[in-house]
Amino acid sequence: MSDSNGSNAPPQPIECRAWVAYEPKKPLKLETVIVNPPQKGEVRVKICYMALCHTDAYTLGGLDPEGLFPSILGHEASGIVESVGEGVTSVKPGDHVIPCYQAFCDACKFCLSRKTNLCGSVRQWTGNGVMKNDSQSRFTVKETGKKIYHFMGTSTFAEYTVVHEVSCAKIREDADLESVCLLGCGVSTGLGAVWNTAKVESGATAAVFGLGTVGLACIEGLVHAGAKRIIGVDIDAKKFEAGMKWGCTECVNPMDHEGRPIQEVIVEMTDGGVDYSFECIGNVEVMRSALECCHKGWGESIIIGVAASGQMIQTRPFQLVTGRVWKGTAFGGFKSRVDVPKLVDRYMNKEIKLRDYITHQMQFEDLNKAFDLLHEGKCLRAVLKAMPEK
Ligand SMILES: NC(=O)c1ccc[n+]([C@@H]2O[C@H](COP(=O)([O-])OP(=O)(O)OC[C@H]3O[C@@H](n4cnc5c(N)ncnc54)[C@H](O)[C@@H]3O)[C@@H](O)[C@H]2O)c1
Ligand SMILES: N[C@@H](CCC(=O)N[C@@H](CSCO)C(=O)NCC(=O)O)C(=O)O
Ligand SMILES: [Zn+2]
Ligand SMILES: [Zn+2]
Repeated sequence: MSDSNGSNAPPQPIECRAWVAYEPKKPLKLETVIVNPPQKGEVRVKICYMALCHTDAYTLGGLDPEGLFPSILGHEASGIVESVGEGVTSVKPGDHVIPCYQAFCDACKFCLSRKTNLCGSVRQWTGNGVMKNDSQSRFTVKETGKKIYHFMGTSTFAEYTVVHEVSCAKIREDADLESVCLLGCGVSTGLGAVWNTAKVESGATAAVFGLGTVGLACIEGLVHAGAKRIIGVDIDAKKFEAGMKWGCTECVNPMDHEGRPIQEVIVEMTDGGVDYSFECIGNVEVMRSALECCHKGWGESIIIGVAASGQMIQTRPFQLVTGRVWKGTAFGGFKSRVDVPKLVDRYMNKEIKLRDYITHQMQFEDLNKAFDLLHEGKCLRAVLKAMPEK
């Protein structure tokens, strides 16, 4: 056990600020919390930058069957290791890291399979808002002594958080932490949906439903893959400018077609349908459209959006019988601790963009304003500065 001062004395509880979600649909409350030291297999991270993903808003909106309250939300961030618990070997105090909600242990049957990036090592505990070692939270509100649940194994809306070592990707220190925080979720997910899940080939046609950060990252991935036609779909025409800038060949608004299902419109535009489609919204009706706009015989539709509790997808089985494929992706199929550092390298080599997704730079205190911007459809990614790097 050691901390960022190089001391071998055991890490002590830290008092810091964190945003607590006490109830669904209510603004977060800024609290002073006690963050307990990392235990065996855990890492305490100083959060330097944090961004909001639509999934944070979804859980705060009470739509997540796994949503627990009170909790500290947030899963897209970057930071510096403050201290580590017993047995931690892959990171040390001072290392730059990206917390990863999708863990990678390199030992469970999922991690050993080339077919998936899901990891089974800590998922049961992260889903219950606690740490694996003692099934407890490391967060307590100073004033009330109330225990606060973790969220997605990351809880990055805090100045300090505790994550499992398997959820902590070490990255190079010359990468700017403000940009690379986006690799903790949205941008990686869109790129990986195209590269890993769909494995889009050069010359393919595609439709991307939802032109937020995840949809735009799909478009970026499609451009890299050499897709020849990329149709952006959004009900907010203001999103088309970004869609075209990122590489769409055209954009369509489902509201502009006199009630005709958008899948019919796309099938007509593309002589039978697209080779690949991506649903980046979380709307089960749109998931159906995204499947049904795919070409008979080979079209594949990838579900990325997270739908509300109780929602179900439907289509005629005939759509699948006739060769369309429905898939989903979590974190774009990337094996987090292995692949996130490589994505950082690709950003540093200017192969992928990150800064263009940052529409708002804000302060830690502005989190509720950032949620408002997200709900109003006014931002791609708002990135908030949490703690200074030095
Ligand atoms: N599977 C994963 O690993 C993963 C990772 C990150 C995000 N997500 C999910 O992906 C989705 C997108 O995330 P985001 O951060 O880009 O969200 P976002 O809110 O920024 O973007 C959503 C876009 O969809 C558009 N839209 C809404 N309803 C529509 C409709 N009926 N038809 C067409 N367009 C519509 C909105 O105008 C907006 O541009 C969310 O559901 C999020 O929870 C999943
Ligand atoms: N908890 C929800 C599902 C939420 C969900 O699907 N999360 C995505 C990541 S969204 C990131 O913005 C995911 O990767 N899920 C896989 C996993 O959580 O292991 C529910 O219970 O329906
Ligand atoms: Zn996310
Ligand atoms: Zn694993």
